[in-house]
Amino acid sequence: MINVSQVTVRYGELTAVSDVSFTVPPGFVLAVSGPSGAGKSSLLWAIAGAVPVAKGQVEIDGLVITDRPAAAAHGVVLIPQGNGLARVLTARENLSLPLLAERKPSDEVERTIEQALAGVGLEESGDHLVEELSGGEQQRAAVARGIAQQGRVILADESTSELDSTNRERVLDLLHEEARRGAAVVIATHDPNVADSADGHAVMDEGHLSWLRRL
Ligand SMILES: Nc1ncnc2c1ncn2[C@@H]1O[C@H](COP(=O)(O)OP(=O)(O)OP(=O)(O)O)[C@@H](O)[C@H]1O
Repeated sequence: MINVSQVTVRYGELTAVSDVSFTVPPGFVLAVSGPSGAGKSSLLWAIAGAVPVAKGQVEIDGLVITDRPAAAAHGVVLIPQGNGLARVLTARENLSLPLLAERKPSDEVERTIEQALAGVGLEESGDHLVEELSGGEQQRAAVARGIAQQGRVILADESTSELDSTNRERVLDLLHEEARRGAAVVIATHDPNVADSADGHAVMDEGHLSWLRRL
C-alpha cells in the first residue's frame, strides 16, 4: 500500500509537488498524467525516496520512506524516465545488479532474468551492451529490470514513451500483471491509452493533483 500524505517537493524556490495526497492499495494501477513539468517525475521520486519531501510523508506498508536505499530495501522499484541503465553493461548484467544486491541464489537470479527479458521480447538481446540497443529496446530492458525485482511497489515513469503499439501493449500488460501479483503500481504517462487502462487516473498540473477517475 502506497500512502502519500500531503506531500510537497521543492527544488529551492520551485515547488514541483504541492500538498498531494492519495493511496494506492496492492493490486491497483494508478496513472498520473499532466503536462511536461507538472511534477509527475518528482512525485514518483518522492515515493521512491529519491528526493526529500519538504512537507508531508510517504508510507509504504506502514514504513515511512526517508531515503532511496531504505525504499529500495523495502521493495519500492523505480523504472526511471530515460531508463537509468548502465550503458557499458549488457542488458542481462543490468538486470542482475539489483537482484545480486538482494543476495538471491544465482540460479534463481538467472531464471528471473531470463523470464523478465522474455517478457519484454528481449530474450535474444541479453548479451548486448545497453549502448548497442535501440531506444525502445533500452526502455524495455529498463522495464524488465524493474519487473525482475518483484517489488511491492512499481513506479513506472513514462515507460512506454518510445515503444511501438505492440510493445506498448506488452509492457502495459506486464505492469498490470505486477498489480495482479499484488504490487501497488503508479505509471506516469502522457499516453491516453495507458491512462485509460489504469484503475484510477489522476492529473498533475503545476504540482497539484486532481482526479479524472478515482481509484
Ligand atoms: N533536480 C531538479 N532541480 C531543479 N528543478 C527540477 C529538478 N527536477 C525537476 N525540476 C523541476 O521541477 C518541475 C517538475 O518537474 P518533473 O520532472 O517532476 O515534471 P514532469 O511532470 O515529470 O515532466 P515531464 O512530463 O516533462 O517528465 C519542473 O519545473 C522541473 O524543471
